Amino acid sequence: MPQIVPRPDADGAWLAPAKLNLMLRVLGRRADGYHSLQTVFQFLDRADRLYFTPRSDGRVLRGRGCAEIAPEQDLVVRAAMALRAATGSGAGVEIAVEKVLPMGGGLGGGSSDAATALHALNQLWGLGLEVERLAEIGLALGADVPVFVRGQACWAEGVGEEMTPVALPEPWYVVLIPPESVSTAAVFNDPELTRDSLPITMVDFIAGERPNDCLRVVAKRYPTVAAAFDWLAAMEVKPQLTGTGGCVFATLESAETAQAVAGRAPRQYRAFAARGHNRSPLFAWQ
Ligand SMILES: C[C@](O)(CO)[C@H](O)COP(=O)(O)OP(=O)(O)OC[C@H]1O[C@@H](n2ccc(N)nc2=O)[C@H](O)[C@@H]1O
Ligand SMILES: Nc1ncnc2c1ncn2[C@@H]1O[C@H](COP(=O)(O)OP(=O)(O)OP(=O)(O)O)[C@@H](O)[C@H]1O
Repeated sequence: MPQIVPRPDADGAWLAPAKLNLMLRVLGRRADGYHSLQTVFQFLDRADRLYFTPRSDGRVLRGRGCAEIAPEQDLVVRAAMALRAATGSGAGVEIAVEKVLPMGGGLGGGSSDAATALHALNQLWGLGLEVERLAEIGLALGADVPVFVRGQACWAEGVGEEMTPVALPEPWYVVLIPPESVSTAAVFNDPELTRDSLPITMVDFIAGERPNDCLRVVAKRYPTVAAAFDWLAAMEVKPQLTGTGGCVFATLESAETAQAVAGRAPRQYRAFAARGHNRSPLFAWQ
């Protein structure tokens, strides 16, 4: 099957879209501290925008980007360096990151930035790596990077690396961004996190079972996440936590209702409406 190659949009921007975890089950903890999970990923048409300018002096630089992240810590720079290390390339680039997605929001923005950088640089530097090799390089940068590299909605197990593509309904969502950032590591290390859930089946999920085992701990430690839940419930929609939070979302029947709920959300939540996609907008926009 020919590989679908991602491309920049008409303005030269490479999209790094958000994901939602439509459920998250914590089944156990391995000896290395990582947790065995069950989760379902779907993409949103809301994205960071990345710009790549090749450099002839072999330097890897971050241009515009997040002020809170030191350039050498930025996942786009780390992705570029990982790609060079894996291939022996000495090529240079300047990467500008227009950040739209929140950090520590459970929307996977950092992982998505890394995945988009891997795809873009693979092309710009003429490396010719297969998608699966990019996913392997990406896994060392973060558990969620391979999902964004493959760009396919999926059911995931293991520590998140055993993925089965799924074709889900593509509804509209409203997403509330609480004004505090949640540390994934802190949630997974919390002594009160339950780690003994029984696995559910795809049939259970399709029938509407959408648990998130991180919710209790996150709602207890982050009052604004709990308040976002309460606010959505009062709007008579079913609130859910994505990943380890802190973003909270609900499924709506139309763009209009999703936008209406987003428009009424308390200002501190920077709410938005977005559509779910089974194919990542990095691949699908064209
Ligand atoms: C829970 C999810 O958000 C679901 O999308 C992800 O699997 C987390 O992905 P991520 O943020 O890319 O995670 P990483 O940067 O690889 O790991 C952050 C921290 O989360 C914890 N972690 C992550 C994934 C996993 N299966 N078990 C864990 O215990 C580890 O303490 C790790 O140090
Ligand atoms: N380009 C980047 N964008 C966002 N975060 C970055 C970036 N580079 C490094 N980071 C670091 O990675 C951390 C996690 O960022 P990310 O946006 O993936 O979190 P998240 O939305 O909670 O994702 P997840 O669902 O994977 O937990 C940030 O807190 C930040 O310190």
